[in-house]
Amino acid sequence: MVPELAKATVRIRQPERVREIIQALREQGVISDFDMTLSRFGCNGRRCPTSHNILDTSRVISEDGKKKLKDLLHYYYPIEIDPNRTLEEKRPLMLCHCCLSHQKIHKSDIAQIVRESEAMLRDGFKEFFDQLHKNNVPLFIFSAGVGDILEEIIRQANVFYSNVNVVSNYMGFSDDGVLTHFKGPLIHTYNKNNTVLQGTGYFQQLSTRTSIILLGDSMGDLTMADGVPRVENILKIGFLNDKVEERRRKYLDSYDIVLESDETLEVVNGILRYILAET
Ligand SMILES: Nc1ccn([C@@H]2O[C@H](COP(=O)(O)O)[C@@H](O)[C@H]2O)c(=O)n1
Ligand SMILES: [Mg+2]
Repeated sequence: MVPELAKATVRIRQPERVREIIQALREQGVISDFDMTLSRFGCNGRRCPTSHNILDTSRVISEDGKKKLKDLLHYYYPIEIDPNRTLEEKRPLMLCHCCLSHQKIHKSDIAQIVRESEAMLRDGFKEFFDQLHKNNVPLFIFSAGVGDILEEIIRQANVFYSNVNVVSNYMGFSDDGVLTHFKGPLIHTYNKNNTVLQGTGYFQQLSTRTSIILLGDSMGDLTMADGVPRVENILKIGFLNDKVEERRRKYLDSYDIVLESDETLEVVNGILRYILAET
C-alpha cells in the first residue's frame, strides 16, 4: 500500500489497524508538532537546535544569559523525556520563558538569528509542505517552542504557504521592537491540548475535517487533536528520536506508527501520496 512503511526505521504494533485507518482517511487535516518533528533531531553528529535553543545560543544573548539558559535546559530536558515519570508528575515542572525576557532581543534580529543557526527541517520537508498545499489540506503546527522563530525557519525554507497555521508561544515587543514578554498562556510540552487553544481559530478551521494525521515526537503531542469536532479517524505518527530503547514500549502503545531515529519525512510523504492519490 505504502512502500515507505517497509523502511527499517518503522515500527508498528498493530499493522492491520494502521492499514484500516489509512484506508479510511479522507477530508484530512494535518496537526503537527514542530521541534524534533518537522525539524531534525540530529545535524552532523550533534543535536539540532530547537526553536528555543536557536535563541538561547544566539549572539544577542549575554554570556551570563547563555549559561543560565543552558543550566535550565539541562535540568528540564531529562524530566521531559524521562520514561519513568507520569505526565501528571512532569506537568508542573515544565519551563516558562522568564530568562529570555530579560535579554535584549530585537524583533529585527530574528531573521538573521535564524539564518546564522543550524536549524534544519527534516529531509523531504519540501514535498511534505508542497503536497499539503497543492491538495488544500490544512496544516496546523502546534508547538511549545517559540512561534516567531519557527515561523521564520519555515519562511526561510520557502514553504510558509497559505494552508499553514501556527499555534505557539509568541514574543511581545515594546514600541521600539525589544522583547518584553511572551503573549498568552504558556504552551509547554505537556499542555498541548484544548486548554491553550481558546480563541485561536484552531477548532473552527479544522471543523470540516473528519480525518487527522497527527505528527509528534513527545508523549505530550498525543493530545494535540483533543477537542477537534467531527473527527472519525486519527493516524498518530511518532518520531522516537532519543532514549529509543527505554521509550520504545510506551511509544508503540501510544502512536500507531513509530519512526525510530528517522531524520526524514519519507514515511509521512508516502502515506500522503497514497491517500491524496485516492481522493
Ligand atoms: N526552554 C526550552 C523549552 C523547551 N525546549 C524544547 O522545545 C521543544 C518544544 O517545542 P515543540 O515544537 O516540540 O512543541 C521540546 O523539544 C523542548 O525540549 C527547549 O529546547 N528549551
Ligand atoms: Mg517536539
